Amino acid sequence: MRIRFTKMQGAGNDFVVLDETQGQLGLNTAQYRWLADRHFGVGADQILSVRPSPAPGIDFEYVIHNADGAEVEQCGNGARCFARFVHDRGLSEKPSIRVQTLGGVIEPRITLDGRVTVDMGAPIFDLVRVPFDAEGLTPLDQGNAHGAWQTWPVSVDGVPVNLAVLSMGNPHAVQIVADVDAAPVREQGPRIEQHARFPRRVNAGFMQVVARDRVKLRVWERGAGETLACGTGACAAVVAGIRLGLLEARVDVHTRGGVLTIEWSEGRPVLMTGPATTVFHGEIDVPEVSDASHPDLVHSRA
Ligand SMILES: N[C@H](CCC[C@H](N)C(=O)O)C(=O)O
Repeated sequence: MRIRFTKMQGAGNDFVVLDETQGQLGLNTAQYRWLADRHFGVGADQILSVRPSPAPGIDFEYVIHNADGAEVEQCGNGARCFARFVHDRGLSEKPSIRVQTLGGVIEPRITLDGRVTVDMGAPIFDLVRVPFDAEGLTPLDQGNAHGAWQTWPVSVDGVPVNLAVLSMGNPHAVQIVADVDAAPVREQGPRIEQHARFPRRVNAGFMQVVARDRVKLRVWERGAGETLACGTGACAAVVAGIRLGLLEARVDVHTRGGVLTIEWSEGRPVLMTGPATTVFHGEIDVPEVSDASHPDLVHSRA
């Protein structure tokens, strides 16, 4: 099947964007995985589909598949690229659009300086909705001026790792590290991602607090591995840092792919601002692969 796509990136988190406003392509999990593969296909961290929405007050549906082919609830860097894609293709004249994902409704808008600000909705702290299984764990109370909050000493390969657990529509587990560059992201990240206490797996964040308005962050993403930036991961990390009394309400998050600005205070939605860039447009023949025909389509990450 020959398809047109647009390659985009937001702070180095990269995407294949598909315009499905005139009809769905009907791709299967293996074909999403093939498209995302950096050797067999185009190569991307996620595949984003732009679809019309029948719901009143909602402009588009935004469907997200990780590089491993699984559909997920939310993608922050992708939301900025979604807005840029919709604007540049003239799919909407509105300055800000309301977009439905599996994880909720978000509202991106293009700012005067060409970046994109997204209302990412409110963080979710209910552990059942993350989901996170805290059975048998004794939380660490982190009471401070912002009120009480708890982190969780989750055993990773027999070592307790102190995780802040929350959802931005998708699940996140954030830990504070002294030095992100020395953090065991590639060793410990997959262990946390696939930990039994996260029934739907989880994105594992490693945050170094540089100042009350500045952090460095690396994220081992669920279904994609370490990415150069993770938008929802930046949101989750800043919310956790504010709740732990370490950060103020507006924080610059320095990722390996660029800087995201996150704003949040209790009871409010999280606002994320950052870049969104079109890299190139292309066409590609997607093979008739399926999980049955190509179980070994290895998701090869560089
Ligand atoms: N890996 C994430 C989806 C993409 C999130 C990330 N690319 C972002 O910018 O938020 C998950 O499985 O929940």
